[in-house]
Amino acid sequence: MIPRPILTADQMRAAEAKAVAAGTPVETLMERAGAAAATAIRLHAGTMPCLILCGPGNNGGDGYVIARKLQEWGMDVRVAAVGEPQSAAAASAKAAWTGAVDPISNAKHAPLWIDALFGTGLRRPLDETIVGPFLKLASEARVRIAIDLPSGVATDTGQILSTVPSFHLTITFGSLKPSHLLMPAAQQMGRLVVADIGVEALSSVHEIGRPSMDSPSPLEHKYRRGYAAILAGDMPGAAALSAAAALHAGAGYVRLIGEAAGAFLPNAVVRTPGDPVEVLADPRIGAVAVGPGLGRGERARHLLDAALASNRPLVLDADALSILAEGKLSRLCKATHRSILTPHAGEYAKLFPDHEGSKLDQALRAARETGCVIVYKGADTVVACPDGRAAIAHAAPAWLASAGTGDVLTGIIAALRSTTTSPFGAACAGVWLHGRAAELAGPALIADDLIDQLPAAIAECL
Ligand SMILES: NC(=O)C1=CN([C@@H]2O[C@H](COP(=O)(O)OP(=O)(O)OC[C@H]3O[C@@H](n4cnc5c(N)ncnc54)[C@H](O)[C@@H]3O)[C@@H](O)[C@H]2O)[C@@H](O)CC1
Ligand SMILES: [K+]
Repeated sequence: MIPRPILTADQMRAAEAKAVAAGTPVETLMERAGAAAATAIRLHAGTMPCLILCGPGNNGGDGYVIARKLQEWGMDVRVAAVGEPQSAAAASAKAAWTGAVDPISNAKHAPLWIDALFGTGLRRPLDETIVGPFLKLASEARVRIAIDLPSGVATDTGQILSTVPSFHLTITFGSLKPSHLLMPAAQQMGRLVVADIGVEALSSVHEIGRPSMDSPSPLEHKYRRGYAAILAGDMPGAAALSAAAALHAGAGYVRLIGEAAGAFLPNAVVRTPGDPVEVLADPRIGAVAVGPGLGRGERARHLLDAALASNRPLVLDADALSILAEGKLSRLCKATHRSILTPHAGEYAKLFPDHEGSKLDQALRAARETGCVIVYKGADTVVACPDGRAAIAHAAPAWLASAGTGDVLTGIIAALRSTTTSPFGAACAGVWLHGRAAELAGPALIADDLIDQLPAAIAECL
């Protein structure tokens, strides 16, 4: 699957301007957007009576086109508006709508409710006079569909500027926008449809889609299939989860270095008690994971130092991040291989206390500053690379918020990193496999269940 691009409001406007400069008038783009949305609405919701709320900008213009299309198809359509059209394209879309237009304060509810008030041009929270009827009409509808974005959502940051109801479907144009995937806005979107309107959407930011993976060739041997070393510290159960996950994520050889909780460890994991320095000198090691259950004492620091000195590709998580946050982050910039850092929000705040802005902007900044691939975890995990590429995951099941699931992700990414020269690709693929394993594991999952589901998740990628 080719991951779809994500464009900010400004980037989308620039792409639209380019299409217009190349000879496609805005009116044509709006006509395409409205027609595509009308088709998606009918496919999703059928032909029930509908109310379309139209705003003053081109999002409202799309709404008038949708109204005309649905009416042409015989549907019972009503339109209510906030203000008069402010652009020529929206004005001509309104002029082509032959039905009545009520003020929003007078609008009568309908079972199908379509929000074409504001899209990428929203500048501030909706006025109180609009929010009241907007939410009331939403609550009275059976199906709620947003055009481009739910009104009240900031396009680029995932912020909700004023109260937004939850939608069943969001139909966007040309490309995804950051808020379709960034929380908290993302959870209001419902299903996402991206309609092609003939605007070329190019971006260095993409959604995280299903990766394409290869079965091992008959000529491979276990070391070439990926040799991942996991360092175990004070809480060996966490490192054991990483090690088992690395094996089930396809590594050919996994060595757990340090004392480990044997009871829950697959026999296939090679256990090496004692000091890691000598073992890590093995040039066959493709990736070293350190952090899960590491602790923060003297031994933990020694293990982390050994990992940093090993000059192997690193995956750094949990306690390793907390130790690095004590002013040691610059050590990573000197590493031969690009390291992967996997902080959750708490660890991120310790590592980068002065970062502000959207999660996407922050992760990109962290990647630039450290020279590392950043996996900024959460319901809306963002992966960012120092070269400016980034990717955002679709919301993973909230059941993932439980002990040990991060340790599993670290092991998966270490396994994938051990066979590739692309830490960014390994991180994105790892995040996808982790989320998919959670879906397959179902409600009330525990971290160990994810490991059991990894082979099935991988099977979908072959
Ligand atoms: N990007 C593209 O290629 C295309 C975009 N189209 C549509 O155009 C939309 C963007 O159009 P616009 O830039 O006109 O933006 P919007 O339609 O989102 O709204 C902008 C208008 O709303 C006003 N406004 C902003 N925030 C407000 C608030 N809180 N309360 C009251 N008024 C407010 C602004 O002053 C402006 O008049 C997209 O979301 C999409 O739906 C489509 O028409 C087709 C092509
Ligand atoms: K909208």
